[in-house]
Parts: sequence; structure tokens; C-alpha cells
Amino acid sequence: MSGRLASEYPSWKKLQQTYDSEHAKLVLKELFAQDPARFSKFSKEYSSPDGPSVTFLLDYSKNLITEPILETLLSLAREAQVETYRDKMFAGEHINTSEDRAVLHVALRNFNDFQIQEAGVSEVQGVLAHIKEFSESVRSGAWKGYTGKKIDTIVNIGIGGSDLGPVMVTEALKPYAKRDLTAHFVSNIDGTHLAETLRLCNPETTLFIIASKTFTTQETITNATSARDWFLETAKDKAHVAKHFVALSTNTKAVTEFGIAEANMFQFWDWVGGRYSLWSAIGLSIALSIGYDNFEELLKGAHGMDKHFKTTPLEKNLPVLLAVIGVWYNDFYGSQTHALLPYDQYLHKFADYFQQGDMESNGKFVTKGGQRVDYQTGPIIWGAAGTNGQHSFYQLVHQGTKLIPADFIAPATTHNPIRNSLHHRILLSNFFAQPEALAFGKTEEEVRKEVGANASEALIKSKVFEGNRPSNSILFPKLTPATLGALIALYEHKIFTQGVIWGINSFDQMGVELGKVLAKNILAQLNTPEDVSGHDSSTTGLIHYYQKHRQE
Ligand SMILES: O=P(O)(O)OC[C@H]1O[C@H](O)[C@@H](O)[C@@H](O)[C@@H]1O
Repeated sequence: MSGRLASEYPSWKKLQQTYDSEHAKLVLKELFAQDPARFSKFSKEYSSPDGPSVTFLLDYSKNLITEPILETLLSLAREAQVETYRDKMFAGEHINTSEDRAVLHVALRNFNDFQIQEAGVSEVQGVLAHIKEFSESVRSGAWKGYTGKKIDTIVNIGIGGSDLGPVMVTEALKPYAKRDLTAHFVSNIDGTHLAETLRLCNPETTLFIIASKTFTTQETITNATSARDWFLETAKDKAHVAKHFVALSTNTKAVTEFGIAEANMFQFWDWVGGRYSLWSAIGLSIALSIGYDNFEELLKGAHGMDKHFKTTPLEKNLPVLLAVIGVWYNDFYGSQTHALLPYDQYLHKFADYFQQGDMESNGKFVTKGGQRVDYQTGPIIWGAAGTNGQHSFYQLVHQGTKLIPADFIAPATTHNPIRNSLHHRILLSNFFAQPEALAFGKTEEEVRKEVGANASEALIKSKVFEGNRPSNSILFPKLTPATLGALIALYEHKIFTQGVIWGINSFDQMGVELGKVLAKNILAQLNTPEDVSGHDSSTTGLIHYYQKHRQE
């Protein structure tokens, strides 16, 4: 984040030389055979420094690293001044330079530990109190709809960071949810998303939460306006909107212009990035669903990880370890992607969430200083809940031609111990087996023994697993709100650390702008073919085809 090219650091050059001369010798099977202490050297147990108890084990021993390589990777983090930039973030310095903003999601979950000077930070507690009071009144039934009935359905209307965090967390923490308060999330501008959701809603008992940092996002404002129209078809009187619409935003003016009273608005601040905002007012749907106390546990779990990140030496600092190991694959092994593979159905949106969290943060080709990078930055993040992925894309992960580093994530204890936790034991046996298979594979010799003398050479070759495919494993006792908070913060700080090393600004998102501008221009030209101008022949041809075939 110093804006320097990462490739100029001495450690980067050393890593390149190490990769060139040693990578052929980095064979997991041999590394494990040579060193019986490999697991204890390359695994760490996290315990929350205070607050609610959170523990987990991070096993990074199945990575293509040695102690000297890891040391050099950590030197790279030091040369890039990760610690300095981390401290700048926590101090509220405007490290989001292109937008001249502080980056203070850590202030949203700060329980009096960090001293942060920035406008708005002193208001955080007040907004949390508002969230508490409001969520408790809706959950208890004290808050009534316009016909005097209690709310039984909430619909969060938002997109990107104003959607993905609340969706992921409400799914992840469903065991803690109030089951008679149904939560829906509408994000897509495609009218189908809203229409299918409204079919499930009763205007008398539905609360719409309009979530938008800017309150200008086309999708959200269009969906919110259509939802209000739908509501007023039944409710008639605009005064009833106050009981059924609240807003989560930084933009008071636009919220009040939309017709939502300031009293029904939950504030946040420009130093909360959209993809880091679930800890802010954007988390209202989470608090409504799981209750304020559990929401606070989520924040405290994240705060524990913040303290760990802020105070732990780099060689023991879990987000930093994940980050530098990721850099090793991304920049030296040429891995294009990184898979997030939670063995927990409740975490089925985890990879979706971090697609924005990571790719919108680190998908940048220009350093903070304006130079074009000459190396790879953020990886493509993808994944699915285990074991589903095993029956779709794992074939390629095991035997394809690409190196796909992966994180396996699982709870030791399930919230649903049906059949005496038989399901969970089967699930976890897969969680243990997959990284093992990826790392150690199956040799031709082993295959030959198995298939017998009559098997064809082609069959034998097709059954070989080359192995040496790296992974991290994260295992925790149970998926609690605090544990989830810590896990999310772990990845947030990993992303931060990588951004600093690559010298990019992880906190703007200029790349989402161009498409928005072009769509606005095209929207104005969609009516008649004569209006279509200024495009290439492909775009013009596509729009003309649409105009010929639409039935409206
Ligand atoms: O909350 P808003 O302002 O509606 O923005 C929603 C989303 O819009 C854009 O895609 C980006 O800026 C995202 O980072 C953001 O999360």
C-alpha cells in the first residue's frame, strides 16, 4: 500500500529465485516424510484475546513451503510495511487515498480498545443502541404494522456489500434465528427477484429494509420504489410507509426524499466500505434475525481477531500467514484462483461473500502510486459447500492441469446432530480426506497394485493422482456468532495484507463504474432502433435484435 511495486522488494526477487531453483523439489509427501514436526511447525491455534471464547486451528502444513520460504514471505510483508499500514488503518489515517477516506470497519466492532480519531466513530455506539432497540421491538411484536399486526417477514433490499454480508451471515447463523421471522433478500434489478419475493409477503406484516450506503444505486432504488408501490396498492395511505420501510445509509437527504423518516434511518459513515459493512447498520437484518445479543457476539468475535491482527508478531499472525502463503501461489506458482470450501451447509454463501470481499478489494492493476503492476494481484475467489463440490468441480482440482490452492473450513460439532451426528462424521471424514488426497495423491505404482495386471496403460494413467496440491484447513469447535465474526475478520485482514504487499488500494472500487455509465446511456436508447448510436457493430447488433424480439 506504500504504492511501490511489490516486484522491487529484495524479498520478492529472492522468492522468485527460490521458486525457480526449488519449486521442483517442494514435494509435500517428501516434506512431511523429512520432518515429523511439520504439522506442529506449520499450524496454530487461535484463542480470542478477550470477549466471547473463540478458538480454531489453522493448519497450513499442507502448503508448498519450507521454513526459509515462509521467512522470506514474511520479510516481504515487512518490506511492504504491512505493520505500518495496519497501524495506519487502525489509527483512522486516510489509507483509501483515491477517495481520501479512512478505512474503519474495525471501529464498528471496537469495544473501547483502539483509540480512533475520526468523525462519526463516536456515534457508533448510538447506532448500535438504535439497532438494539428497533430489533427488539420488531422481534417482540411491539412494533406493529399499519393494521396492528406484528411483523413476520423482513425484506432486505440492497446489492453488493449491502446484500452479501447480511445474506451470508443470516444463512450461517440460522440456528440462532427467530424462526417465525422470515428474512428475504432482494438484490437483482431483474424484476423476477422482487416479484418472486413479494409473492411470499403480506403487506400488513412485512418490513422492508432499504440498504444502500449511497442510496443512489440504481438496482436498490428501483427495487425499493417498486416495493413501496406494491405496499401502497394495499395500504393506500403514504403515512403507513413509516411502519414498513426503514433505511440503512450514509445519505440522509436521499433517504428522506424517498419518503423514509430520519427516525427510521440507521446511519453509517463514509469510512465503512460496502464490502466491509455488515458490522454497521447494514447488519440490521442480521440483528433482526438472530437478535441483538447474538449480533454483538458476532462483532466481539471480529474484534478479537482485530486485536490478534493488530498485536501479534507477523510470524504468528494468522491473517498475515494466510496472506503471504496466498501471495506465494498467486505470484510465483501462477495460480489464478483460490477456492473457499466450507464443510458446513450454513456457510454455503461464504465463498459468494468473499468473492466481493476479495475480488472487489484486490482486483486492481494499478498501484496506489499509479503504476501498472508487473505481477498478479487478487486471485479469483470461488467455492461451494462440501460435499457438494466434490461431486462437481473437485475432479479438476484433483486431476486438472491447474494449481488451485484451497481453504477447507469446518466445525467439529454440528448444530444438527441427527442420527447421533452420523451425518457430521461423514461430512468431516470428507473434510479430512480431501486435503489429504490433494496433498499426497496416488502413485502409478499404487494404481497398478489396485487394478491388476490386465488393466490398460491408459486406464492406469487416468487413475493417478499427482498430488502436491496445497490447502489450508481451519477447524473450529462450533459455528457460533463470535466464531463467524472472527473468521470473517481473519479473511478481511488477509485481504488487507495482500493489498499492502501488492501496493494497491484495497478500498476503492473504480472498476464497477464504467459498466454503470454505459448502461445508463444504453437505457436511454432502448426505445427505438433510430435512437441506438455511438456503439460498435456488436453492441448495436445485440440491441437491434432485442428491439426486434421484445414483447412488452
Ligand atoms: O450500498 P450501495 O451504495 O447501494 O452500494 C452497493 C454496491 O455498489 C457497487 O457495486 C460497489 O460500490 C459496491 O462496493 C457496493 O457494495
